[in-house]
Amino acid sequence: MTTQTIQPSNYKLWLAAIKPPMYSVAIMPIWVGTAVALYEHHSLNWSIFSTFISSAILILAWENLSNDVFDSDTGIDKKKHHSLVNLTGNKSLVFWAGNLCLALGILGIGAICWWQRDLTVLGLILLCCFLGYMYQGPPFRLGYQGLGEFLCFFAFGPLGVSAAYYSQTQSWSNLSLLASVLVGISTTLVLFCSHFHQVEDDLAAGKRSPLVRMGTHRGAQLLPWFCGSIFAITGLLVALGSFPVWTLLSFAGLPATLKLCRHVATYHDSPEEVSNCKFIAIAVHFWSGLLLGMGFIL
Ligand SMILES: C/C(=C\COP(=O)(O)OP(=O)(O)O)CCC[C@H](C)CCC[C@H](C)CCCC(C)C
Ligand SMILES: O=C(O)C1=CC(=O)c2ccccc2C1=O
Repeated sequence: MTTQTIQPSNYKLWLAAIKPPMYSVAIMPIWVGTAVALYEHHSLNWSIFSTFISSAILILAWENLSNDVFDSDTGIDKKKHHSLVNLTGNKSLVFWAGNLCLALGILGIGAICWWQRDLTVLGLILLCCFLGYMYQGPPFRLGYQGLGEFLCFFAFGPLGVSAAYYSQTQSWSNLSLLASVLVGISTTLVLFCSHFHQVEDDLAAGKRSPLVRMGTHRGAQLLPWFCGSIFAITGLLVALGSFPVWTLLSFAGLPATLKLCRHVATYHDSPEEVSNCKFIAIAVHFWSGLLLGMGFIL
């Protein structure tokens, strides 16, 4: 009798490689930064907003394509069937497709700077890209040292949100900085959760992600505090009168948060079962971010 291993279909592998839901993490800093700008300045430049969103998506595509390229160099993705390098068997194609996305993304940011006659937004976004490169590219590979979560917080939080705010107003705002902390935390939550099912492979490849360092049990115990901080900070800023009361709408992310914490508490050490926790974390990020932004507009 022959044993058959069930392989996911090619379509499913491609979908897992492209990870469409992940792109909401690129949209959210732009959405929240723009929403705060609209709240404070009562005007919105749609061309800048839509160009910024498209550029952010292209830049995140570069980050993910080059992640598969750099990870194929270290061997960490050997067993990852949905790596684009493994799927296409053509590392150089993936590398250049990534660079094309980056070039187009930066071109969009360049257009915003041209309209504004001001290079500030380009400077901030190039800094985000550099953090993204340091996460995975040689000689830095800081993600392998467990520093990815810090880079992620600053790129998607203070830097990304401030760039979006500045693109609308050509000024800075303490309120947007406060809101950026929430976007930074919820995006970092996604990255943290994406490593639960990878601990064994990461350890074998010498990647010391925070979960490799602390273990999945402690990681699962930390999660409610991590998630709770998003809602505690929002509630505190509303109570202090810094945020409008409508931003409490972001508490609609609580059901997804409870689901995430319960799921991880139960399955933290079963890679197969816990592997989808990254997508539950994306739901937490999506609802809390979308409704936080709405709270500034309503
Ligand atoms: C590529 C990232 C995570 C994947 O990590 P890992 O290698 O563990 O995953 P796989 O298992 O799928 O191989 C995310 C890294 C995020 C990075 C620290 C910061 C990126 C910054 C962006 C390039 C900037 C985006 C700008 C913003 C305004 C949209
Ligand atoms: O593939 C992943 O796991 C991630 C990709 C990605 O672009 C990203 C961006 C921001 C936070 C987390 C993540 C991922 O986890």
